[in-house]
Amino acid sequence: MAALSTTATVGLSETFIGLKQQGKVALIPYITAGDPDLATTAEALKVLDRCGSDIIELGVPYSDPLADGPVIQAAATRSLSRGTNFAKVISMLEDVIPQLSCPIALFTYYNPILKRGVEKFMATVRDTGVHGLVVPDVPLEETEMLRKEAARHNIELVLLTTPTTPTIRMKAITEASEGFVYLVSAVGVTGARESVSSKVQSLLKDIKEATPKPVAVGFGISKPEHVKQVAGWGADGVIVGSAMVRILGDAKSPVEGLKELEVFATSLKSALS
Ligand SMILES: O=P(O)(O)OC[C@@H](O)[C@@H](O)c1c[nH]c2ccccc12
Repeated sequence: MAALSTTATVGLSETFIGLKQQGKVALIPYITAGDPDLATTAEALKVLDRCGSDIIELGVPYSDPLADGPVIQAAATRSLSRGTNFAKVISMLEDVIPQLSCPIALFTYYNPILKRGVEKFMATVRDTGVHGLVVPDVPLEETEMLRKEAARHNIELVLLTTPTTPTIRMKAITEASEGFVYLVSAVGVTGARESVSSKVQSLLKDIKEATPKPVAVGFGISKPEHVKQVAGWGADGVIVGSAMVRILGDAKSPVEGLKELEVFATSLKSALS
């Protein structure tokens, strides 16, 4: 059957260019694939797209998610125990991506990429229509081959910088990052926090001085007030993960979860307009 619409198709950097022209900040939700199941993930992607998400970061569940806090870890565990694997995530995406208007950035730890072989992984991901890739556990020095293969397959490889990254290294990261630069707002693991560290404001300033590339901030952002604050500090995008994942994980039923997700994403979107 032909897809309903096939509007998607600008990549991450182009999305930011469009937003900048309108003076807007990107809303980037993160969810874990397969929690509570892949059919719900497919619906969640459509809901998030419809609510005005500008990019969606979709996490491939992994058994040893060392950068993740309890909420995303638990989501990955549930997803894996239901039999989610990379092939199933890809086949779900093949079906859903043509129905989305915003690009997908796939989030995965490095091991599943290595296991498949970098080149084969990139080809598969690209054929699915994914535009970007976030791999949190590869140090800059070891990204060269990943970057090369990503570029060859037209995938934008997003790199991360943290509050403890030395300036010289931050500069190298911004230079090598494609799509946008991911500023991790706090040291530690993912998870909703009460407030966003005010350090983010000066970190953003430093990164902006080093690069004209867009910068999106993630880690701990979980409320409309946070989103507004970080946008006010000059971020080009805000990433909200655990708060989204928690809604889907805690819901009484998938349908309830999707409804709550819609309300939450809409509240974040209106905080940005
Ligand atoms: O969950 P939070 O605190 O909202 O953070 C973003 C986030 O979930 C997503 O980008 C992410 C999920 N797992 C990660 C591991 C490392 C870096 C980033 C991530």
